[in-house]
Amino acid sequence: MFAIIGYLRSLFIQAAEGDIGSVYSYESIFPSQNAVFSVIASIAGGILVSRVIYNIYFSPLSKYPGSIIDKALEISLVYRFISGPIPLHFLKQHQKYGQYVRVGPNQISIDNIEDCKKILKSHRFTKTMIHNVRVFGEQNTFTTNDPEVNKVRRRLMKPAYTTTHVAKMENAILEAGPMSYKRKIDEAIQNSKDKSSGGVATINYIDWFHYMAFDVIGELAFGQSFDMLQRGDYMMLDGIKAMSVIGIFEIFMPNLSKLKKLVVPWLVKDVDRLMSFAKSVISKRIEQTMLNGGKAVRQDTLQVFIDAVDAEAGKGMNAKQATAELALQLFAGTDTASNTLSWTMFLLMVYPEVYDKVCKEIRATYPDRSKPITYTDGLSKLPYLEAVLYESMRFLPTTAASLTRLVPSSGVELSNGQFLPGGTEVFIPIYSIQHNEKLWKNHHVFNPERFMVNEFNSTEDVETRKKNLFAFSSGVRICPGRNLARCEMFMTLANLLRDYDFWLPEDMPYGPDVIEKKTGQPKIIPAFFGITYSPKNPKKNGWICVKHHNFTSV
Ligand code: HEM
Repeated sequence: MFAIIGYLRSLFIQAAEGDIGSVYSYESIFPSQNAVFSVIASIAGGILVSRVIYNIYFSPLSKYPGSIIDKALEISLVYRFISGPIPLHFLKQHQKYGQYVRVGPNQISIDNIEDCKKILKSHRFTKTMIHNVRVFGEQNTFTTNDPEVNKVRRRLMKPAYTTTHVAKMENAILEAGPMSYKRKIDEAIQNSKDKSSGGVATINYIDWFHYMAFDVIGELAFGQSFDMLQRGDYMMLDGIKAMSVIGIFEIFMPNLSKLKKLVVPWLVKDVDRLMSFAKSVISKRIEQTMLNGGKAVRQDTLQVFIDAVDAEAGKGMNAKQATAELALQLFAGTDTASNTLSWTMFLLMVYPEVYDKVCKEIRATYPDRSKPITYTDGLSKLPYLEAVLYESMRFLPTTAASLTRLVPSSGVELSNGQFLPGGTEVFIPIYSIQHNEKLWKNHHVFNPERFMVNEFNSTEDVETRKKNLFAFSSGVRICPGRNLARCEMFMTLANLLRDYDFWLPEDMPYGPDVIEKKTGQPKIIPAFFGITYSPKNPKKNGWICVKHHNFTSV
């Protein structure tokens, strides 16, 4: 119909332009180039308009509320992703439209704990968005949407993530993490021109947490610290940045990704360099193990991967797959932990009452600063520190993005009785869930007391709240590295907060008294949302003053 209208329109334009006498001429029977273009444009326009009308009024999802533009066009969702932090957009949408919001023609965002748990609990709801991303040359545990591949890989790597294994690695984490961070602070204080109060240094804590997280993963998964914290930088960052860009490219333009060598050759080169480094690390360790009579030279994550490669044919990973999994460790285990540490430190700076309370708890429990605080010993003795970490991961989850899943062909019934047909893409909006006022009273306030058992909260309340956090996801694809991340973050904060005093520099546009009008709460560094949700512009916003804590004053 639209094509016919387009053709008639082209004839009309010719006539209106004075060509009326030639209606039966050659040009009118074989339309000009202009007219052919007009016909094509009309067909395309027709298809688009009918699709928009279908999406808004006739789709099985049309009963779900949402903005008209999001319901109508897929491109709107892409625009939301690139135009600003999408977690905040989803929060606003849920506050306006309720628990179930149509955020795209085929996408429903669900801010309902029970439904989200039900969806994440089953492999029947496969991953979307990042499926087929082969940025590491192979699919890996994180990107695969094949439940069988995921189950096998998780089983093979499980020994690297258990509490027992993490406890064994505690000293290595401590040394590559907080102890190294402390050495770096001490050096900065020693070199500082400000000699007041025994020396004051101004450091970029965000960059340093970032480097430290790489060193920890280097120590565990690559058998050596990358020494990024001490060096201040490392070429490996280029590889990781290149992986992020290519990853996004592969998500949104999977068909064009084959052309990446032509379009972004320098990024492909950076990724290749990182992959050959990972490959060489694996072959070196295999060689060392063989020289050691087949016995493990070191019980770390890398060794678990090597053993998985050695597993019986058909059950283990081949070297290419193990390399991809190793590279994934860098990707999944660095930015996530370092951003969480950065947000936590920042929050402590703008909520001084929380900072004082947590420092008091740590210093009173561990007054001997010559002994490092470990996770195995500290976890049960420092409940407020644990609560601070939980609340920070609720308030500013670095994985604020929505997890996405595909509804299986049988569809799913939601807890409100409504039905989602098979093929619908479901969004689990972590940030919105963790800022849902019905679940988290005064959600806009950073308040670790939510996770403390006291006269207001029973043990059961606190346990339920912990289970209602989605920062590490939930269900069958819950983050397997969570024990490791918790151990690293806990030990870092415990040791730094005990041994030093921190405060924001005076010229920083943030502080306990810099209040956001809308919330009445301290202003937060704007977030940058790439793969993770991180404090924007660390080169400008990442500064903090530090000095040795004077223990005689406590
Ligand atoms: C604070 C730190 C961390 C946070 C907040 C975090 C969060 C998450 C989340 C939300 C997922 C699910 C993603 C999805 O379903 O799309 C995930 C998956 C994953 N994480 Fe973490 N993570 C952290 C640290 C780590 C560490 C240290 C490692 C390992 C060294 C790790 C390894 C993984 C892997 C392999 C997956 C894929 C699991 C699967 O799909 O089956 N993570 N993480």
